[in-house]
Amino acid sequence: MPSFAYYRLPGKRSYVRLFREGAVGTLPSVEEADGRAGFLIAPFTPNETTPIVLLEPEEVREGVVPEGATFSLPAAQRSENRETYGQAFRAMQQVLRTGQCDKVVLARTATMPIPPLSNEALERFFFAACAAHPHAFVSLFQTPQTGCWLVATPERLLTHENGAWQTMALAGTMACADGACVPINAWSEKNRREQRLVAQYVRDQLSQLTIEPEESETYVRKVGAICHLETDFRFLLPEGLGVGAVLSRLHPTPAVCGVPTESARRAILACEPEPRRYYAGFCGPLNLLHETRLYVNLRCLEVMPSLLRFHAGGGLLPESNEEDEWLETQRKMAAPLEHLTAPSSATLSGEE
Ligand SMILES: C=C(O[C@@H]1C=C(C(=O)O)C=C[C@H]1O)C(=O)O
Repeated sequence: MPSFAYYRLPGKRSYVRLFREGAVGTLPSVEEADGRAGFLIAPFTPNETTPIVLLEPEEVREGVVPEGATFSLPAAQRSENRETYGQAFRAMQQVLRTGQCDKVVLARTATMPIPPLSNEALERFFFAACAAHPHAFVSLFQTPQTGCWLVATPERLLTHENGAWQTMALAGTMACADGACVPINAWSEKNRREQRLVAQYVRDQLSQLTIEPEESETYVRKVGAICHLETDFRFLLPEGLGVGAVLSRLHPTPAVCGVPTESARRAILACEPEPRRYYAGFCGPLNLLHETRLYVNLRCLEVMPSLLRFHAGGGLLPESNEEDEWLETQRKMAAPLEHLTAPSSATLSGEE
């Protein structure tokens, strides 16, 4: 099976398509990414069935996303199990209430039937997702190890831009009333705490690497029909430190895993009914076309031969409410297909 990856960086009109006929290599750990070049795809937790994959392209094509690209899927219901989510939620509540974790991110899946999609249809799907999410990192990749995924994510894990490295703490979620951005003073203490835990984790991890980042104010970021809280970090890499060391410190942040990391990871593996696979991992170009831009695999779906499998989650604290969290995962799941079938009215200068 040939492998390919399309990607479009946030705010850009141009995209890149990578292609490889031959076998695709895997990496034993993200530290091994140092000095390598290709499209990197890392799972939430590497294992034999979901390895870290590096697509080293035999062919690279650059192009421009067609203006007003659209893509239609036949109308179908998402199939999801509220009861299974409830059980997992209650198990996570125990983990939080017994003090094993301060925060844990609970995710779930849903499926939707689709007709088989040709490679040409997949390309149109990717173009339409780019048009619908102008401020997201959009990618569609397929390799024998990962299967096929579409991602339209707002969350940077590690990028090199304008002469510095950047990461972010993105967490806390509110629905936008009437499509408007939720003002910063309207955010609950619970949402703020969820996001502060991520920001503190980023500071701590960078500090262990002797990195003292420049930090932005925490602000509200509108991402489609929902808003998040975001703090941005900028830094230079100390002499002799590789990208792999930073990646292995940052991933998985408490935006997708929890605090403390290892207890949260164990709770996720024990309580979530479906494996996350590449959801909540990360992907993007590594030293490709002079760029390293790695993003967290969120607002994503697996494209399977006759169905789409959606993945979404949300951060839980001891006081979280089950129904609110369920609705949050529904909103996040709707995100990748949002605006997909009509020309996007969003502009590159405005919010998404
Ligand atoms: C886990 C997801 O999103 C992450 C979790 C958030 C939250 O808990 O509020 C917000 C943004 C993301 O960092 C997801 O989209 O599935």
